[in-house]
Amino acid sequence: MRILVLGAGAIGGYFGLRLAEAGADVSFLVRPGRAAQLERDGLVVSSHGEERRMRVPALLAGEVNQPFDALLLTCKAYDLPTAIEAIAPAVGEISVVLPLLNGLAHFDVLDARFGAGRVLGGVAYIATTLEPDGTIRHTSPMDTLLFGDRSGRLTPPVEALGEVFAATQVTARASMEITQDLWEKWAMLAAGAAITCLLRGTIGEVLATADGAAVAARTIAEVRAIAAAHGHAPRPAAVAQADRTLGDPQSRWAASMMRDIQQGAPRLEAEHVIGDLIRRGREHGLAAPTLEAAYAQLQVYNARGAA
Ligand SMILES: NC(=O)C1=CN([C@@H]2O[C@H](COP(=O)(O)OP(=O)(O)OC[C@H]3O[C@@H](n4cnc5c(N)ncnc54)[C@H](OP(=O)(O)O)[C@@H]3O)[C@@H](O)[C@H]2O)C=CC1
Ligand SMILES: CC(C)(CO)C(=O)C(=O)O
Repeated sequence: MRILVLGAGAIGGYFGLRLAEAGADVSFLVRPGRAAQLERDGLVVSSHGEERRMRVPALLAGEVNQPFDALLLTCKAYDLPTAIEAIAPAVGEISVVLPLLNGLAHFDVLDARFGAGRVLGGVAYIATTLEPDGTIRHTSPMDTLLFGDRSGRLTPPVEALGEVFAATQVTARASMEITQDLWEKWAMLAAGAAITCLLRGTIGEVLATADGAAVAARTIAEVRAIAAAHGHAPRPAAVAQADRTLGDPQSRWAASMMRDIQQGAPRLEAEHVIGDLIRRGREHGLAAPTLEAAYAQLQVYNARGAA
């Protein structure tokens, strides 16, 4: 199976390197700055004290002239339009596109461009950061990847991807309920991002304040009500997992969007992760005042970055 990873950033570089070290046929589609870093230093992942460095094939947009079997889409949501144009020449009759972005808004755009049958669902439970020097730092204990056909069927491309990932050290699993998985991840992430970005701290720091626990509880309730209204209330295991992550007073965790703020990222996925959820709530007449406050604050951040 020939795999093309769009972006050699935090998650694309991490999962792509794991594929490459397992002997998979994997290439990266990158922009000139990242291409120069890869040419100079190779692809570098630092995971729990262990550094892995590999030379990997890297292409620039315009250099793709044949289809790949699977396209892993790992850009940030705000880069989706250029990323879609870049991968388009690599999408052929039998190709599948596996987006690993948080949220769900990208499916409308991808389905319209490539056809819904070609676009798989993908969920990554991992914490990785692309450092300015090009190193990808993996900081979470987990590196879980779920993928599946959104029809709920176990299709040949999904089986093939399962075989490729089975040879890696990634905790990867084909899912027959990928849309539910996507909603559960989004619900957890959106609540965590709204709480930690709005209150500018880790979960532990938030819960140590006078009203932090109450704000967190309201945020979680708003998110879960929206997911439920769309027929995707988180299942008990997902609720328990999210409650552990978002309710631990000792936690030093913050959502990756908060890590982006701390790194001074020029843009955040505010619209994709929070704004889209608020809009889906409104479709069902649900108010989400805490999410709105977080979203407004993130829009101010984005506007300053753009200025
Ligand atoms: N980081 C994490 O721990 C997790 C992230 N996610 C989600 O995964 C997605 C990706 O996040 P993350 O990996 O952190 O982001 P990064 O910014 O680290 O990586 C994205 C990469 O995509 C590249 N890219 C963007 N547009 C193009 C393009 N047109 N052509 C080629 N390359 C392109 C960027 O290139 P360049 O370097 O040139 O800008 C960048 O290296 C987001 O939706 C995020 O929410 C999900 C789970 C965990
Ligand atoms: C998996 C999780 C919640 C890890 O931090 C994430 O996706 C994020 O923060 O963006």
